[in-house]
Amino acid sequence: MVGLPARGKTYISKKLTRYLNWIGIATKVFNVGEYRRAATDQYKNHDFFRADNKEALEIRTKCAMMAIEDACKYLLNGGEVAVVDATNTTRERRKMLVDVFTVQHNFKLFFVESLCDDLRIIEANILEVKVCSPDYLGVDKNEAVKDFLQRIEHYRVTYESLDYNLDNDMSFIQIVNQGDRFLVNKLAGHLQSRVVYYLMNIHVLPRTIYLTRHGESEMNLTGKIGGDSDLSERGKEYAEKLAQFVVKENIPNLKVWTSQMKRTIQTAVNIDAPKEHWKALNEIDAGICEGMSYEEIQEKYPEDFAMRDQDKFHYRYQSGESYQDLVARLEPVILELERQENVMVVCHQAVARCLLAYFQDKTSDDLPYLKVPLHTVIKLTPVAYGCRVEYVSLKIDAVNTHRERPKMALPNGSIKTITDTASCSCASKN
Ligand SMILES: O=P(O)(O)OC[C@H]1O[C@@](CO)(OP(=O)(O)O)[C@@H](O)[C@@H]1O
Repeated sequence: MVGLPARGKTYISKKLTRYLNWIGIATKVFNVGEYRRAATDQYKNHDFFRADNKEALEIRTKCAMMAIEDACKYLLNGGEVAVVDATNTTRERRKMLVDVFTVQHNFKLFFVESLCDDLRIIEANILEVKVCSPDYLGVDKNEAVKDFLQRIEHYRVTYESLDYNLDNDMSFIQIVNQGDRFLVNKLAGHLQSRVVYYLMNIHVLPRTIYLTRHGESEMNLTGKIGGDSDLSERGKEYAEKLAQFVVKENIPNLKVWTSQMKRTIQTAVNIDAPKEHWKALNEIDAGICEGMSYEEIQEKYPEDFAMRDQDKFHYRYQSGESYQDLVARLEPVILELERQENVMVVCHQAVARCLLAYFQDKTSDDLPYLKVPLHTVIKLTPVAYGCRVEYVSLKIDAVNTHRERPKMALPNGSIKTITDTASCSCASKN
């Protein structure tokens, strides 16, 4: 990252990291501010950030180096992308990154610079995240804002923005005023273009995403998975209640997206808003197991059933899909959701889990077990660096279609959930 303080670098770092992890690229943020706070508490006064404060500059450079070294260790041990969240505002500091990442290790280096001269955006950022940062613990809000503005001025003295004449050999993107304008230089490779595409599609306008499954279906009643059945009587009741809920929420410019399956289309039918029916939102394809109950699958395909329990995220139904496939299928939906404002997504259990995992930053191990009860609206509202999640039950009974993560017995008689198996075997191997 490159940019003056309060330019949304941490926001971009966290959001990009969440996205890359969700699409299966192991990514981690290394925030130099955290190293600095661990090293000293002199930062409590803005003088610490003065360009002529030699002693402090030495500490800050040392902290940056520690973060860079940890980032390298991460990349050498299986990590795929390390995001160095720091100001990196001078050419000298950026040379340090080039020397370690490119010259020493031959990693690809991509700079993301956030430029912003809109005072309203900067002040909103300071008020939203900076005054509550650990840097200002116990400090009066107005004092914190004043101090932070001075800190920015100290950085401005030596700030050297990326420049396509002077830094022509470097790969970078400059984001101006949170996406008003972009400049991309020397894009190197597929991953960088995915990052650029993502960064060009996100926005920071306030909005809410409403996520719900379809109302209870005829097949839910019989415990059978997949298929394309109609809603049950209670499911139809949910469709009515859902439309009333939307009216009560009074959501500006709401758009409704459903899958192309009858149960989601019927669920949204009473809602007075423009609708789109996405094939990408269709439920996980259970292949040869479509239309069967879990008991039937266990009886007819015991090996498949056990394999799915062992690794539900990666298990692919014969002639069907895995949760991993589903995430890939849903990537365009996430990108489009990022571009939109208020949207209600009416989808299915597995699909809703994938979308929820993106917004809640859940691991692929937890993703297939996220709880998405029927007849419940999940409200997702972006806040600071994350997302507020509220479950609103519309209070209509429905069957429970959630299968808990299976437990497995250990030799000593205790019980472990299967998620712990990998770490158990690793520990004994080492
Ligand atoms: O991955 P699991 O836990 O099996 O959940 C997915 C299943 O949920 C179901 C219901 O059991 O989804 P939905 O009714 O929401 O369309 C099945 O169609 C689907 O195969």
